Amino acid sequence: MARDSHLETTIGKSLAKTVADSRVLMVGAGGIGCELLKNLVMSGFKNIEVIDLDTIDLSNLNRQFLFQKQHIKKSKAHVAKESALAFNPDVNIVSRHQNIKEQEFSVDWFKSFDLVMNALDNLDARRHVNKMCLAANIPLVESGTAGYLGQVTIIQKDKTECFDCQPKETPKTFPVCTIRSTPSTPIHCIVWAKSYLFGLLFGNAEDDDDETLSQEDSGDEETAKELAALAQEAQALKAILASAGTEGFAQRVFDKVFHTDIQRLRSMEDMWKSRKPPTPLKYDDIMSSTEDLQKAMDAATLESQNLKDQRVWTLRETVEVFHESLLKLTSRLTTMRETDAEASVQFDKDDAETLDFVTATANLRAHVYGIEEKSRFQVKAMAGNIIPAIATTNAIVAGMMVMLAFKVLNKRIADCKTSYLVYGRHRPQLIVSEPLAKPNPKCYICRNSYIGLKIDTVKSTVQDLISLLEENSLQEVEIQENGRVIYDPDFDDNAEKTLASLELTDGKFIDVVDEDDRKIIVCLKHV
Ligand SMILES: Nc1ncnc2c1ncn2[C@@H]1O[C@H](COP(=O)(O)OP(=O)(O)OP(=O)(O)O)[C@@H](O)[C@H]1O
Ligand SMILES: [Zn+2]
Repeated sequence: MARDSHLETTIGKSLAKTVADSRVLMVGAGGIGCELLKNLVMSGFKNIEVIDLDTIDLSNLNRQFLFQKQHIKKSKAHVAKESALAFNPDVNIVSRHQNIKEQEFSVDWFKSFDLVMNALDNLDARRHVNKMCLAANIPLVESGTAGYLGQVTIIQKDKTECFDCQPKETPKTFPVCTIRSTPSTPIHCIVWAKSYLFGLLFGNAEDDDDETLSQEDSGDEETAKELAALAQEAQALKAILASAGTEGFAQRVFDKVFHTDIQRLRSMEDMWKSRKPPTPLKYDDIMSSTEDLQKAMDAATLESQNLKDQRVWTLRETVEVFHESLLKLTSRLTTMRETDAEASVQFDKDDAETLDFVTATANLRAHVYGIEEKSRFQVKAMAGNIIPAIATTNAIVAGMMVMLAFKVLNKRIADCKTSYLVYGRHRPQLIVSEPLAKPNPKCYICRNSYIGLKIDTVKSTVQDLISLLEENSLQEVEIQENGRVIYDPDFDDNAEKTLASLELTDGKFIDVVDEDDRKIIVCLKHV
């Protein structure tokens, strides 16, 4: 076929054959993944497995060009496969609508590939694939983009840095009291609306712990008191929720959150010595004010509904959106709870009602505190932590990934580089490369040995596991799983528990440190 002969001319017959015979796993079929899958089927790869846990959303269509309108709500992996086959039907693609972290994707399964390529968007999944590839000793092409910036590199056990060799920035967190009592910027109000109020109204008790809030300042007495008062207020709000569906419900929630609670905060004089105190709002006052109504009507006639997204709403409009979205979301929750008592509604930037609610409540809070209000469009970007995805960046990165894949399959890892896509008017070049870094000798993830341990995880206890480790000459061990202490010589509460009861099941990794401080990562294999 002409396509194959062109490839042979470009990369040589021998490499073209290696590429055709190789088995490649592609993790993620989103922005980078769509570009990558198209590249792979067009450049000689014949055996590809693609996995993605998600379904197609309207907001993906502008850049994930393997997907079209009729594919919305369908599996990304399956549709990506079908669309890519239209480019080249002569390729064997297996698609999986699953999470790569599922147990069936064991170290042995990873070993069945020659190369893994990550096209992911989150640290957690990247860390997992990194670990699996190290344990299976399979090279991993890692990629990422953020706006105009991009990066591609290769990870190979013992030869290069792994994904975890350098600490990664964790997402920004905010002190609890800034969010709950003393916000000073629009993002504080958005985080409050999205992570606190939304969860309180539409979540369930288990969702109460929020990662975006740090507990670091809960040490002093004042803060502890304030937190206790806030907890009481939250309980009172939950009591109002019991009246959902009755007359005046939205108004009661409004007056509780933006009047009663704010009045209490305002009465804490110490808090406002060096800050401007908040001003409570009342539902009736706003809704009966004709001045605001006139402004809203003027705005509505001047601008189409679409533009409403891009301008800051008047106070009255904001209250109306609050009212409407609150009623819609509570009624959605009531319906969901008819079949599942634990059901909750999650915030999703692409779910119009949840975004309406968060925009309205964030802006009402901003109003209360004299903070700049934001348009729905701006709130969407801030609440979704969105850096706009750029199709061209994804395309360039996916192209570089294939070039790296060729080198890896050609056993030329020494020639591989980490490449960065940089952006800026004064930069002489768009892509800069640097040699691959050596493994960090202190890296806990790649500098340890990996062993597979066969054990009946259902019947065996932690004590049985310890005996097995002792047989493997690991004495006086400490055992952890993902940061959770399972056992150490001073903590033996779990000794008689079965592994399965501690969720130590097939495919799970545990970290074992022995008396000589030897660190070993053990992959459990259920037999
Ligand atoms: N654990 C996982 N297993 C399988 N696929 C995953 C996993 N984690 C993330 N993904 C997939 O990786 C892809 C990353 O693509 P991308 O960064 O374009 O994200 P997106 O969700 O499509 O877009 P956006 O986040 O910008 O709305 C997504 O399709 C996502 O479903
Ligand atoms: Zn490492």
